[in-house]
Amino acid sequence: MTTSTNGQFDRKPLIAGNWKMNMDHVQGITLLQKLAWTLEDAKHDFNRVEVAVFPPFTDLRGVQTLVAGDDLPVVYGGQDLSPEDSGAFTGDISGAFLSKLGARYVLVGHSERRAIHGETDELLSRKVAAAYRHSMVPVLCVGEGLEVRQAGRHVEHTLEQLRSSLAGLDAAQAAHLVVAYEPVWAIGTGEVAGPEDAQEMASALRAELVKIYDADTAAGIRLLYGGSVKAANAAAIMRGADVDGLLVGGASLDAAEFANIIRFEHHLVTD
Ligand SMILES: O=C(CO)COP(=O)(O)O
Repeated sequence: MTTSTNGQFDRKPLIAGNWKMNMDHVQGITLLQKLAWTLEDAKHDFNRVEVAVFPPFTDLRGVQTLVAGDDLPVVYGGQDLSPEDSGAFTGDISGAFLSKLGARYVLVGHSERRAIHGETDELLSRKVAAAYRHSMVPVLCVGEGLEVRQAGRHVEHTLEQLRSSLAGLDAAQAAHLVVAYEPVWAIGTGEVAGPEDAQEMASALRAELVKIYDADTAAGIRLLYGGSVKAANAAAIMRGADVDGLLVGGASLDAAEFANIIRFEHHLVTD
């Protein structure tokens, strides 16, 4: 992520916490309150670095109430959504419901959805469309597993996921898109793809977005990295010219650690 001489980023960085299936609605409120206090104490500039959380569905109403009641400058989203709007889809959550709860973002195609629930790129392209239909910004997750990485096919594999999941999306919609690169072998394992791996993929994704759309559209799309991000490695990863943010799992469950990741600009690189 390059900054120009006036200290501005090319794109506004987005630091997002994916709580996964952690934090019930009571714990979730406590965590978010602690995070807000910590950032407030540190005088975090939310206009400079955007902060988002992705709590479980059952937490969202409480999160909405807290954010609105305390006027917190934090945004939030769902961890998944149905490709359908309503009907006989037991257990699924409509984008309309998320949107009504004030969700700005929604994760689409997280590797755990792809691996555990067998979600395909074809399904994900319908979920991306559903997100836009309900005025939310999809955070489309892409990334390769260990075997693909070892075979040296990670770029090709990830770009194919990108192309397939964006099928049918026009440039006007894509202009607001967020794409998160999460190499599956680096998720929850402590294995971090190096800052140069994050930048390599971000740059390949941006070049592909230029091909699919155009240079202006691609220049506005934010590209995040996710996988074992901690306060100690956040600043180094964010140095990549095409890396515009971080999607954080485990470390987002600790308010102090997550606040330090959000404040990556103020922390010395230790790795
Ligand atoms: O999957 C992730 C975020 O969506 C990454 O999880 P970890 O940060 O726990 O590795």
